Amino acid sequence: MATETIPVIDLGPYLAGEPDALDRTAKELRFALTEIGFYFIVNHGIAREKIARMFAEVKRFHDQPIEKKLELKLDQHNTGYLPMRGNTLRTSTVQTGTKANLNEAFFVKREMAPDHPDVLSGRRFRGLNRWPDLPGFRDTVIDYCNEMERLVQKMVRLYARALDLPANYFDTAFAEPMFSMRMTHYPPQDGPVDDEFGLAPHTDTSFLTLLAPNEVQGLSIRSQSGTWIDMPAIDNAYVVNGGQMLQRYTNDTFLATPHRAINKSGGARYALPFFCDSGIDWPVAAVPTTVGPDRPPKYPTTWYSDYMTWYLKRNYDVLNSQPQAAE
Ligand SMILES: O=C(O)CCC(=O)C(=O)O
Ligand SMILES: [Fe+2]
Repeated sequence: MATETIPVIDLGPYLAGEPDALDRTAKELRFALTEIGFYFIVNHGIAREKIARMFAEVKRFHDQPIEKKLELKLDQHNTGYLPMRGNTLRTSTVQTGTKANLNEAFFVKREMAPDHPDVLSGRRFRGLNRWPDLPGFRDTVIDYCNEMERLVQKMVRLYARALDLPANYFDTAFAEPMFSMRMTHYPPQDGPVDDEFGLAPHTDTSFLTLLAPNEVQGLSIRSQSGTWIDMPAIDNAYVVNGGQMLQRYTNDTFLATPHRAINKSGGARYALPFFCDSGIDWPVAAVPTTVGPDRPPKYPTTWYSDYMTWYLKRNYDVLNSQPQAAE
């Protein structure tokens, strides 16, 4: 039965290592991802101050003069600054022909060593982060990404059990996950004027997205019955959802639920989604418990780089208007 209620999953007992908590929590997760595609997590172990510090940094970044931000304009690794109206979602199955998004964002990926072979060879999505000239910014963001990464590594065990796989099934795949930390600024808007959104209806590409608790609302999700539901505000709860990679891994057992953002708060709104995927060399293919003689894989096997290259080419005007760097 379709439900319009967003589940709240308490990670406390599982993270504390309580007996039976793994399977009990995994069952809740399965329900959330098969029925709704979005859930909240509480008792996630991320300190409030760290989240608050990140919100201060995203504001600080976007408060800089535009020339400063443009010095860090988005590169072929999809790191750096995406200017206002810099992307239009074209691959969306949810909405066609929308205007460019009314937001600007700064993207950070894993901090790589300058002499890492992938950096030296210019491998796509394995480049160096570009940092603004703001004291303390880099340390705060790297520390936060580390926290997110560790949380994801614990959460994928719940995903494995939710798919009737051994708990450690995804451990190797997520030993060094790919991630993208998006630091978004939405200016205020009155509402969808001629299909203009802060972020138009879309599904994420990720295996999972962890969206930091936000005091300014603006996110809505499209329920299975097709109605748009405003995400309720729950104090200190992360919003978690799955994307296209999760659909592929689960042969569509788990949902990638469409969502959108509109900032009607009257002031600035900031958002901090952390998009996380398996390691770059891990094949993205349906896990064994989601395929069978009567249930062939719906998608051909792909890899992070191939998929993201296709996706970004279609959706980021800012990348297409400049020469594409060689792989
Ligand atoms: O602004 C939000 O709350 C959601 C952002 C989002 O869905 C995204 O960046 O993919
Ligand atoms: Fe999203």
